[in-house]
Amino acid sequence: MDAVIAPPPAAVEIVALSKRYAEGTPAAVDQIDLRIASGSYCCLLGPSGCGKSTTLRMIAGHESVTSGDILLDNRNITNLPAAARGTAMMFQSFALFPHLSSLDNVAFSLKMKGVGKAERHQRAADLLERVAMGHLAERKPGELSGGQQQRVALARALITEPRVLLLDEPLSALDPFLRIQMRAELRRWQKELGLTFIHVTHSQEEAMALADTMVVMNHGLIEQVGSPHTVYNHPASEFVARFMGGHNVIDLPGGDAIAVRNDHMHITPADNGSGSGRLARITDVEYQGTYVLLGLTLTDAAPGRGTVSVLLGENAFLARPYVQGEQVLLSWRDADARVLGPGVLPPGQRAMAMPA
Ligand SMILES: Nc1ncnc2c1ncn2[C@@H]1O[C@H](COP(=O)(O)OP(=O)(O)OP(=O)(O)O)[C@@H](O)[C@H]1O
Repeated sequence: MDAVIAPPPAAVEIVALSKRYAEGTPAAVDQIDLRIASGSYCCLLGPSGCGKSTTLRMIAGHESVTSGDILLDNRNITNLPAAARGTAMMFQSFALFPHLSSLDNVAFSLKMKGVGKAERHQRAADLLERVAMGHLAERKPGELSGGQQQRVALARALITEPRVLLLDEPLSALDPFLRIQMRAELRRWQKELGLTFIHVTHSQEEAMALADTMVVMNHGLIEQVGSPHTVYNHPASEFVARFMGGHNVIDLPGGDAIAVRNDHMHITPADNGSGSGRLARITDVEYQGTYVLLGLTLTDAAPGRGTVSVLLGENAFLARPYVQGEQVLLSWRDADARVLGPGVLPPGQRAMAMPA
């Protein structure tokens, strides 16, 4: 392994990085700061248009930077050409050349660098072996499954001996079953190779399964950075709580909003005259196998703010089946309620929001 991947992983630092595609349009990435630890798996996550791919492309050198800096182990790479950065990119559709064999696809960038045929084929064959594709080295991409194409794409990215591997939605071209399988492989490869991976995805589930560090983006800004456990259990803002899913956002009488996981909600029938809690009416009952998901509307919530859900274990539901239209009381432990912050402000508004 060490014979194939020699360079140590690198830390990536992003300082006040911005991208504005055209004058007068909102910034696609707006003065973001981020430090990604060397050898870690980082997922950039967020809804469509939040700026995650733009950020990745700027790190790769495929997109110019409007302002700010990108550092790889303290070396400023902001204005270096892509090939001189120590990064390599693996694309969504793998971008393999259809007319070339797997071996030639992997060896391609060495050919461009003028490396002789015997050496480049040897190095490409070693890497294909590494990703368990040695026996299919002569096949063209069209003769390979999606998962096999992904392994060839990985080998092709690794042949330049990058210190940071950049992955742009690498699993989105795969069917759901294969996606979960290849997700586990990506994680294993990252650990084995010991490289820094920066992976863009719009899937919370994918990011939680893969990341050491999740970076949740919204409108060109970073809303929250943390481990999957931290981000899921301590969402910083309403945006993060809603985007991560599995949470209810509930307005409290004092004006605060809290997030409570839907499996941490307590539900009791409203008609037995004893319990306490917020009155709600059941709108949906969805059987999911291990769980039953109840959809509800809080009776006293402001318009558009009353939708909540409760995830009940199958046994708990069978012990007391709830039905659509039923009135219930909802409650939660204080320890399970996370007070939500206002979310991150655009840089231009931050100074104005500072207390005098
Ligand atoms: N080449 C471009 N020219 C002009 N605007 C662009 C260009 N590429 C992206 N944008 C805009 O920049 C913003 C961020 O786009 P970006 O592709 O980085 O988002 P994303 O989070 O990766 O979205 P997706 O998941 O849909 O790929 C969007 O508003 C998008 O329309």
